[in-house]
Amino acid sequence: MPIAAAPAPPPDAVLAARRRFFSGAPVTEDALAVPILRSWTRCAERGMPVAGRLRAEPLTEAELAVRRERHEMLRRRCRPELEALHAAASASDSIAILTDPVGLVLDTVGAAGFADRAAQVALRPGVSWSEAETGTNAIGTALVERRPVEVRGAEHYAEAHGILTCAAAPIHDPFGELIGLLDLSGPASVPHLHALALVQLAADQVEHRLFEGAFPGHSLVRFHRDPIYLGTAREGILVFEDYRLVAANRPGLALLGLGWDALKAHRFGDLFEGSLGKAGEERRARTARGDVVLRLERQGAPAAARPARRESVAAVPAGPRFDAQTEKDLGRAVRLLEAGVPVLIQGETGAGKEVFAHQMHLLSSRSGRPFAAVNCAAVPEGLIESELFGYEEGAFTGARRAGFKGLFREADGGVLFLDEIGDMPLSLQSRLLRVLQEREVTPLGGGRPMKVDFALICASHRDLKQRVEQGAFRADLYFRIAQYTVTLPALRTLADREALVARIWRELAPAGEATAPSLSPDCLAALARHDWPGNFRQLVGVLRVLRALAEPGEELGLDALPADIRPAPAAGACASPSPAWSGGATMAAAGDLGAVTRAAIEATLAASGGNISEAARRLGIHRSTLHRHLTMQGPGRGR
Ligand SMILES: Nc1ncnc2c1ncn2[C@@H]1O[C@H](COP(=O)(O)OP(=O)(O)OP(=O)(O)O)[C@@H](O)[C@H]1O
Repeated sequence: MPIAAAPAPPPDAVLAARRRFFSGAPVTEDALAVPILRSWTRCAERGMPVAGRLRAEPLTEAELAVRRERHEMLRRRCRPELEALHAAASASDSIAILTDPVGLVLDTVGAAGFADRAAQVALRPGVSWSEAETGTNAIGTALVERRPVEVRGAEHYAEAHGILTCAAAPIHDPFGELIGLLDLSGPASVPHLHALALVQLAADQVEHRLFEGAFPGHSLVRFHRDPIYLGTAREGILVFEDYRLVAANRPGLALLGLGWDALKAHRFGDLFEGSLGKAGEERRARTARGDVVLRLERQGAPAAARPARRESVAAVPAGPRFDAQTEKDLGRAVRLLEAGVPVLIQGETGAGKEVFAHQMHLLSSRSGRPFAAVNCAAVPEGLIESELFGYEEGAFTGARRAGFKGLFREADGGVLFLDEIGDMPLSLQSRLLRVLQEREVTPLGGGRPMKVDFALICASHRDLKQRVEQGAFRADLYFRIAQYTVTLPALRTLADREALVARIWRELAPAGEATAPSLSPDCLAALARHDWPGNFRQLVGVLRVLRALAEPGEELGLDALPADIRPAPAAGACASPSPAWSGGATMAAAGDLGAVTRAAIEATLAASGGNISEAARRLGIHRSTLHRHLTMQGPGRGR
C-alpha cells in the first residue's frame, strides 16, 4: 500500500496553510498533504476547537485492564515490534505506541525524557487518540484513512499537539479487519526521517505473523514476482478453503491488484493459471498482473502440545547462540530442570533470558510439550492471577465466556516460564508458593483443585536477592525458585563482539538473499565497541533497521549508524547527526535554498521508505545527484 502524507510541505508552508484554512480561505493540495487537509476538514465540520484542551478522558485502571485483556493476543504479537521500533528511534527520543482499532493507547515503550512531555498531552495508555476526540493526529487519522499517515508539528489540528511528530500504520487481520495500530511519536523539534517507513515495516511484520498456524486444514499460497521475497513480510499470502479465497495479506492483494472485497469473491483458478501444485514446491504461475513464483503450504491441524499463550518473542535463528560460559551454564541448567530443580535466570534487560529459557525447553525431554510463558510485569496486577490460575465460566465481569484454564494448566507436562518474576505482586507470590509446594491449582471462581506437572523457569532483570532484602519479594518463594541461578552476561562484557555482530547480521538476512548488504570494517568495529545498554534486544533492533534501510549489495559505513553509536568525530570535523536516524535534526529553518533542498530530499526519502533510487525518481533527479546532495550534508547518510 502506498505511504500517505508525503512529501510533506516544509513547516512554514504548513503554518501558512493553517492560517488560510482557519480564516476560511481555500487551501490547495500542494500546500498541505491531502490526508491532513481531509482530516482538518472533518474536524472543522465537527466544530472541534483548535485551542484549549482537546483530549478524551482517560480510562480508569480497571477499564484499561479490560481493554487490554480484550486485545491481549495483539499486545503479545506486537511487543517485539514495539521494542524494535523504540530501539530504532531511540536517537530521536521517540516513543513507540500500540493502540486498539479505535485509537485507544494500549501500550507505550519509550524514552523517559519525551515520555514525560508526551504524558502532558496525554499520549499514554488508557487515552483515546481517535480523530473524533483528539482532532487530526497520526493515530486517529490513519485509522480513519485506513492507511499509514504521518502528522508533523502544526499539521495536528489541536495547537497543543504541535509539539509532536507522529507516524502511524494500521494493522489488519487476514480478513481485512482493522485490529490495531502501531505509532512512533516524538518531539516535533526532532523530525524522524524514517518514522513512517519503520511503522509500516513493523505493521507488515505483525500482519505476516498472523498467518502462522492460523489456518489449519487450509491451503496457503505464498507468492511474489521476485522469489527472494518469499518467506519475508513482503511476500503475498492468499488463503484458500476448497479453492475459494477466504483470507489474504495486503501485499498479496496488491500484487494482484485486488481489494479486500476479493475475499470470498474469487477462486484459485480466477487468480492463477494452472493447479495449486504440491505442497512445499516452488513454481512459476501466470496472473493477470504478470508472472509470479508461488509456493503452496498446507497448514495441518494445530499440534496437541502447541506452545501456549505466548508465541516466542525471542526466537533467534539457528547457530551458536551463547558465549562459551553461557553454553556451559545452559547444559547444567537443562540437567537440573530434568531433575525437577527450578532455575532462575538473572541478567540485564535484553540479555537473552527468554532465549535462554527457550533453549532449556528445547534441549530438555519436555521439548515436545508446551512452553507456557507469562511476563509478570506486562500483565496488569488485576489480571495476572486469572492468567496463571485460569477461571471458570463467568467468574468475573469481562471473563471469556468459555472460561480459561490458566497457564499453570496449559504448562502441564511442559515448562512454565515466569518472566520478570521480580514484578509479581506480593499477594500473588503466596499463592504461587502454594502451587509450587502442592503442585495443585484451583481456578478462580471455584472448581476442583487440579494436579499439575511442569518444570519451572523464572527470570528477572531485577536483583531478586535485593528485592527480598527490600521486602518486595518473599524470601521463601525466592529460595524455592532460585535453587539454581544463571546470570547472563551483559553484551558489552563479551569477548569478540565483532564476530558476534557479524554473525547476527548474517542471520538477519532473509533466506536466499542474493545481494545482501554488508557492514564496512569500521562500521562493524563501531557496533562492536558500543556499550549496548539494551543488550541483544537493542543490537538486534539496530541491525534490523540498518538492514531494512540498506540497498541490495550496499556496504554500510559509519554514516549509516545512529548518532549515539557512531564514534565521536575528530576535532574540527562536522558533527551533524545522520539524517537517516535523526531526521536532520540540525536542519536550518526553511528559507535558505540549501535548507529547502534538504527538507525536500529528506521528506522524499522518508516517503520512499529510505530507498534512494525511488527517492531520486520521485524528485526527478539522477541517483548520483541525490547521492551528491546527501554527501554534501556532512557525515550523514551520504550513500
Ligand atoms: N544470544 C543471542 N543471539 C542473538 N540474539 C539474541 C540472543 N539473545 C537474545 N537475543 C535477541 O534479543 C532480544 C531480547 O532477548 P530476550 O527477550 O531473551 O531478552 P530478555 O533478557 O528476556 O529481556 P527482558 O529482560 O527485557 O525480558 C530478542 O529479540 C532475541 O532474539
